[in-house]
Amino acid sequence: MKSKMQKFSMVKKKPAQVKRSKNFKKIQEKRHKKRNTDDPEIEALNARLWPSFDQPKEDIAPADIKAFTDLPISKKTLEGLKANNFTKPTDIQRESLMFGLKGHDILGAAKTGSGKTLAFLIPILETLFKQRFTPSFGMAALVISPTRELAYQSFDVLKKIGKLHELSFGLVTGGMSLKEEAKKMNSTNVVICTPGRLLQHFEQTPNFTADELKILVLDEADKILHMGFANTMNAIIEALPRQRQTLLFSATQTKSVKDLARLSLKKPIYVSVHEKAKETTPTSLQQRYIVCEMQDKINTLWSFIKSHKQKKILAFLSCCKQTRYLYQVLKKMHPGLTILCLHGHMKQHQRMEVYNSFSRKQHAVLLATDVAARGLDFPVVNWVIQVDKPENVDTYIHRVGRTARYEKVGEALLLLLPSEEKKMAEDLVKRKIPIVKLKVNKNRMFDVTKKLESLCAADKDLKDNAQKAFISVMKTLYVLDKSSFQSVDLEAFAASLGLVQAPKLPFLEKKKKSESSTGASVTELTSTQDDDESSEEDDDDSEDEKSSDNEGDVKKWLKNKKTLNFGVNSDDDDDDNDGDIYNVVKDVKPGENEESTGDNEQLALVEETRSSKKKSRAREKLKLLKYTTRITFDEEGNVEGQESDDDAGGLNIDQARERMKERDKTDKELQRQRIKEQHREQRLKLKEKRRLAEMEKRGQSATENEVVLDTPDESSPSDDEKVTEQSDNDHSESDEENSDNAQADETEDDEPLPKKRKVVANVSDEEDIQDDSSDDDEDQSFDGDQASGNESEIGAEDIEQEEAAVLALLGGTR
Ligand SMILES: Nc1ncnc2c1ncn2[C@@H]1O[C@H](COP(=O)(O)OP(=O)(O)OP(=O)(O)O)[C@@H](O)[C@H]1O
Repeated sequence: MKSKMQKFSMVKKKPAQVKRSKNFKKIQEKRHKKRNTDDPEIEALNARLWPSFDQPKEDIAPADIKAFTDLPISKKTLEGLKANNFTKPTDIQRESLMFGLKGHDILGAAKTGSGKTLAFLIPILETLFKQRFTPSFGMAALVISPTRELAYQSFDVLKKIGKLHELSFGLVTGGMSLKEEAKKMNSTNVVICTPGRLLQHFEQTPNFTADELKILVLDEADKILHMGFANTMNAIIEALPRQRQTLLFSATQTKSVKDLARLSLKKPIYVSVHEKAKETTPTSLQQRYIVCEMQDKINTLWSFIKSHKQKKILAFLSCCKQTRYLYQVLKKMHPGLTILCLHGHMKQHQRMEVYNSFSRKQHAVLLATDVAARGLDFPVVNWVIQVDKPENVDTYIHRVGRTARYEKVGEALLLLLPSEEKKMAEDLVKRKIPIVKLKVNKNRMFDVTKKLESLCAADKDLKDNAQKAFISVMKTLYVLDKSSFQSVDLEAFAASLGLVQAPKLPFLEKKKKSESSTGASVTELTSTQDDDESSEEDDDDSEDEKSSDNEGDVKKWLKNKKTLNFGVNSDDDDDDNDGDIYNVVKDVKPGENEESTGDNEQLALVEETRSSKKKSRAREKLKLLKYTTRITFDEEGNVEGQESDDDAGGLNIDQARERMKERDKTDKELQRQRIKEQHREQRLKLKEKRRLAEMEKRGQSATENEVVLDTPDESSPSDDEKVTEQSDNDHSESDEENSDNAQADETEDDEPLPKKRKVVANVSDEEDIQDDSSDDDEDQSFDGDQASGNESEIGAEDIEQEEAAVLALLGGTR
């Protein structure tokens, strides 16, 4: 079954209709007159870019561009760059800037964290400066980003480096009311936006046109041109003038002719600085994977976090509900560092707060969906851990790219189910991604299952969220990889989430039902997006990925698949080397032979010193006393000691389990009653049908009796409802799942729903922002505990200031 979102995106969007006022032409003419004055600096810059026929001059070679000052860039931009410590260009900047400044269309590809943002922002500033744009001219450059956070980030950089120009910049992501934004749209020179919101302005903001547009930039171009954004982008492109410069940048650039045709690129120049590099990912990034059953993932994540308390960690999960649930429980278990979460069901202001908070923190864990996978430049992330496999290698590259950015080192850990290992490892090798397999030392793993069980037993909402997480994770897996789905031990996975038994999977029930009613398998679940941002439905491995297929490497890699005991540098300065939980098993660097670097050396990924354990035991006892009476956790306390294998957080687990079973029993009883009721209604309907048929046979009018009985559509539960009621959850479950679908669909990081927005926009300014979630408990995703976490580096004042700054930024123009 397709999500609402996808159904919507199937409908071809009309080109945006631009609203113009009567005196629009006059305004345009006035603007043009203003620009016809000479400026010696501009003339000199142009002369360096386009030497005259009588004084021919070679372009400056990229290798000779040692500093930004070697390029024909205006004083204002150079000063803006210098003020932000940008003096020497990076490779992609060196290779692409001359083309960008000359007005060429560019397809730019370079590794994550290599400085692509400046490679498109500098040409924007320069073009607008040289053409003497001022705010009254309106939009002259457009940067389209796939997520709000990324748009915000680029906007921030633009403001900093473009500070001295007399240009206006605007962030248009749905973060404020449409009306407020609309007031500023016509006096904004550079618009940085998400696709949905931009389309909405084209359709609804009077006089907002792209007639003056000189540059279009698609940041993360491959993402924007594909899947959920496709129709919105087509509508936007229709509204743009064909005479423009187009810049496309991504670490996984598209070369698809179809994409390029849509954009009407003119002789685009392909600038790929790392195409010939040995590795696709940054060389300063160490990548590892472990094979892990579904039911062991939470324990692994917890063990990892507990042994990396002095690190900044970004953990990727497959769906919002799982992210939310893990955030809620991990926070309650006090790992000893701040836990944050970021996903598409959060309200806009929460997302920005989390973004800023994680940017500022030195040590924290951010649990996130793929909304954080692309482009975000959080300072000094030490680890990226992918708890769930990414849907393809491109997503893998972007996720791990959140660490090891611009001259920094970083580490990445990928958790794979046994059924996922072979294909994923092969795919990574094909794409020149070096990764090392690690073996889990199970003796050193912490088991938090009982703790989770006790938390769920004590809090019905938490239990409900655990059930939703279970269903959501399984649905995602089902859509992405059916064989892995089948290999999951459902009961064990449910238990690992703290559930006494595995909830039913409504999507499977629906599928079975439709199969049995039609006699064939007609209902294919095509969406993983029950609750997430991404709406990608096809395997988006790009063409360059296919062409880089290297069977030789794969075979060599497979041959190397044997256990080794060689070392990799110990990752953590804060980790001791006794009692590791992971050992290196193999090195799968493509094309390289394994190389032993010493016996018995082990990788200290996760560890805990014995002394610290001893110290914490006394504290633990004290806490256990507390927990036996009430399930609350000491906000300030360091609870290092709690994670001993048999620790249940001080609760009487047997009692808790009994309570949970009792509750389940009541739930079931309710369900049974509902099902009974349904059956009764169905019998009645059947009877009525037969009666009507009988009457028709006898020549009586069927309509005579219609008023007596409700029509089936109105009175009986829909298929959806029936399935829900047979599930282990209460009746609201399915409704919520469905409404969650709708919420996911509404996020602007995804295919937007302008129709719906139109309505929302008219309602109220505030509602306009909060299009993401109706889950009130989502508000918890940024609560006091987060903002002033155990090691909070920012005070409340800082947060307030930051918030004010964010709001000011969202305000747009300056
Ligand atoms: N010339 C430069 N000198 C110093 N630092 C730079 C320079 N260019 C970019 N950086 C820094 O490098 C980091 C990465 O830059 P940026 O975010 O533009 O990378 P990216 O290539 O767009 O990454 P991704 O593919 O993940 O989006 C940023 O922190 C940025 O400030």
